[in-house]
Amino acid sequence: MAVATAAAILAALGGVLWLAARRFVGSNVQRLHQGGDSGLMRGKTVLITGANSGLGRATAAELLRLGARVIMGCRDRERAEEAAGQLRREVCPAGGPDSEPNSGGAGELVVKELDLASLSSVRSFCQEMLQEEPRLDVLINNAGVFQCPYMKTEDGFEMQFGVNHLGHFLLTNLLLGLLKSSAPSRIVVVSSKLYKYGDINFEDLNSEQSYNKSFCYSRSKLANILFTRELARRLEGTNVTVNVLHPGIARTNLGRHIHIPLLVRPLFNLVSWAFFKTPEEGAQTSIYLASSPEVEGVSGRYFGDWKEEELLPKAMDESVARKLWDISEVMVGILK
Ligand SMILES: NC(=O)C1=CN([C@@H]2O[C@H](COP(=O)(O)OP(=O)(O)OC[C@H]3O[C@@H](n4cnc5c(N)ncnc54)[C@H](OP(=O)(O)O)[C@@H]3O)[C@@H](O)[C@H]2O)C=CC1
Ligand SMILES: CC1=C(/C=C/C(C)=C/C=C/C(C)=C/C=O)C(C)(C)CCC1
Repeated sequence: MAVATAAAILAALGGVLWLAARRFVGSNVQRLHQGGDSGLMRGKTVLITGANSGLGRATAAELLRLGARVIMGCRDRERAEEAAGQLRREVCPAGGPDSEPNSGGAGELVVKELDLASLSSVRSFCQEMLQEEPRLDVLINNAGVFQCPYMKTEDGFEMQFGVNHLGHFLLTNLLLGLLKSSAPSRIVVVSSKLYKYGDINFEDLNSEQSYNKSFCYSRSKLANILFTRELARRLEGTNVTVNVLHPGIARTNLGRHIHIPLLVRPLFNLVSWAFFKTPEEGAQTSIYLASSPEVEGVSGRYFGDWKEEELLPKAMDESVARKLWDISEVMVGILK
């Protein structure tokens, strides 16, 4: 009995050590900017949606470090101010909690309220942006909802399609003038490899006939890609580029709607800790597309781990992309 218990303890310890080794030694994702590029983004204004958590927060930290003025577009001011305070302390540890992190060459952080599940919030946010910001060099459409139960946005859209696609669609359209007048400028769209399991079923975009949370997430991420490709076509010759990426699987708050029984939660935590990317690793392709001189002038492409990747034909279908654009214009009320 004692031997069996000892063997079980040893096996468990061995497993934990193996996972830890894999986490610390096995990570093959390097950081794009290893400290030599500070100031690369100085003078540039970057807007990141959903910057208080996960990949958005990690993207904000790095672009702040590189000298950018980072606007955090977040739905909850309290959560956003808390994240901003932490970021200021992380990026400029010498400064006090209320100081701006500019002493070490870092940029500045600004919090603005933006709820992508409300078209009126998107409109007021953009009005404030146009009044207060003389330029916008990079827009990062990062915020997202993953596999939530059936819910509707303030305007009656299915939540995942409404936030991940339509909210960002309106936001981008209302900020296009500012992006054009700040050119060369960039738009970065955070999608997911899971787009592969989605389809744009134009007959039921609000999933009123049937709702499958995985399918709806995938559809919203396919919409992100079709939107990027159609926008790239419309922006030809303007010096405003738009590219889309998948970050890989990263350990963030995205899985908040996945129900895991309390007893097995530690196991899931361990597995995600061992095998998922950290938010910093997951953010590297967003940072790359937002800041690297390598992608200057590149538009309409799909990236993962800093490299261009191929898309399935359904994500390159120009007629579906145009139809989605036209319907989205009607849904958000910007049809001229
Ligand atoms: N993590 C991963 O493995 C993967 C992530 N992605 C994509 O990466 C992006 C970032 O997600 P990630 O960092 O992982 O997840 P998090 O849940 O950590 O971050 C999502 C962010 O989006 C914000 N958000 C959600 N709803 C709204 C809304 N209505 N208005 C404004 N902001 C909103 C959240 O705000 P709040 O904190 O207030 O809820 C949060 O700041 C998403 O687009 C996601 O689809 C793609 C593939 C894999
Ligand atoms: C991190 C984490 C979880 C898992 C999250 C997952 C699995 C997210 C997957 C996101 C994907 C694949 C998005 C693609 O676009 C749990 C198990 C909920 C709880 C423990 C912490």
